[in-house]
Amino acid sequence: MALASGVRFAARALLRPWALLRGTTLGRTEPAAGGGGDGARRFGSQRVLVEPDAASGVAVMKLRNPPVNALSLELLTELVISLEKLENDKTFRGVILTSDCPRVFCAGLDLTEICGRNPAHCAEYWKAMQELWLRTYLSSLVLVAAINGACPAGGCIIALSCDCRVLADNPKYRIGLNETLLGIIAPFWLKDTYVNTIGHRASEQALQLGSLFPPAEALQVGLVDQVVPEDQVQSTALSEMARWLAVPDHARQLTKNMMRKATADRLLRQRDADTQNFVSFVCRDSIQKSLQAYLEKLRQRKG
Ligand SMILES: CC/C=C\CC(=O)SCCNC(=O)CCNC(=O)[C@H](O)C(C)(C)COP(=O)(O)OP(=O)(O)OC[C@H]1O[C@@H](n2cnc3c(N)ncnc32)[C@H](O)[C@@H]1OP(=O)(O)O
Repeated sequence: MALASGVRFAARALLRPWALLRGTTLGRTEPAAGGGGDGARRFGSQRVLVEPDAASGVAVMKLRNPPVNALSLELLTELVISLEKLENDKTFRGVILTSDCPRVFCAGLDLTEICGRNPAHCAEYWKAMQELWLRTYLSSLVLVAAINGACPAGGCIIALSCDCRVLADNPKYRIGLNETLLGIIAPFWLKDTYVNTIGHRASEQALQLGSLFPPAEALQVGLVDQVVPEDQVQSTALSEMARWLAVPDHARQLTKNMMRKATADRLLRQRDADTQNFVSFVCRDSIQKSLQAYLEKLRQRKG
């Protein structure tokens, strides 16, 4: 698909991932615990563990950037590269995205990437965030989010860009876009993704209030598709995957593209402007102060 290859090219050019990943272990392949043949070998990088199952065509991709899977520039880059690797391998038709960190799926943007940083760094970081969203939102693979922990803001972006979301039934595992509570604003493409998922009125309310939904409410509003006991998240994600993979790939992929292309194109058309907006907004003194205060509050909450 021309769009997909354009995005791929942009990822390489913008992120220079190989340079960024120098010194990491991306591409390392090792046998999975108890594993045997190729179908059981896992690969990945320092922050993304990939457990491929060639027989089923499904890979489990685990975020492992402790303690909370904050989306550092490195994690964003490694996620994009791992996904690209699976997309380029015709063996794979689906990916289950989950967390390797206890109690947290993903804490969202790594606030240290945008606090006290210069505009050039913030721009590079935001482009990486855009890239991850474009790559996941338009992926030709079936993506199922197995949400086994808290899922605020950027974590919710990842979940929203999947085709299906399964959330563990734990009242501490809240999900939603809480940007306003940090004094920042969700970009239009994230707003669009929210609207596409839960509708306009629910998004209007949830975005302004910065709502983080506990599981039952997340299910009710349509933010997740299933809420199940914690120990059943993985098996339910696999059952969901089987349901999606029962559909012929070409028909499902063309339909996905038809449903999502306009939303993605809107960002592709104004990517630079979106980056400039983000950078000029977060670099304002007042926004830096409120981000610093939020980070400080998180740090003090401990213990
Ligand atoms: C612009 C639009 C796009 C996206 C916007 C965003 O994504 S902004 C980020 C929004 N994220 C949040 O508001 C989540 C903040 N974190 C939390 O609420 C909790 O950390 C969480 C995820 C519920 C986990 O709680 P837990 O009690 O398990 O961990 P704790 O709070 O003690 O955190 C451990 C250390 O991680 C640091 N940390 C947490 N979140 C972030 C983050 N987003 N960025 C950077 N660092 C983060 C936290 O400060 C602790 O650090 P430490 O030095 O160990 O004290």
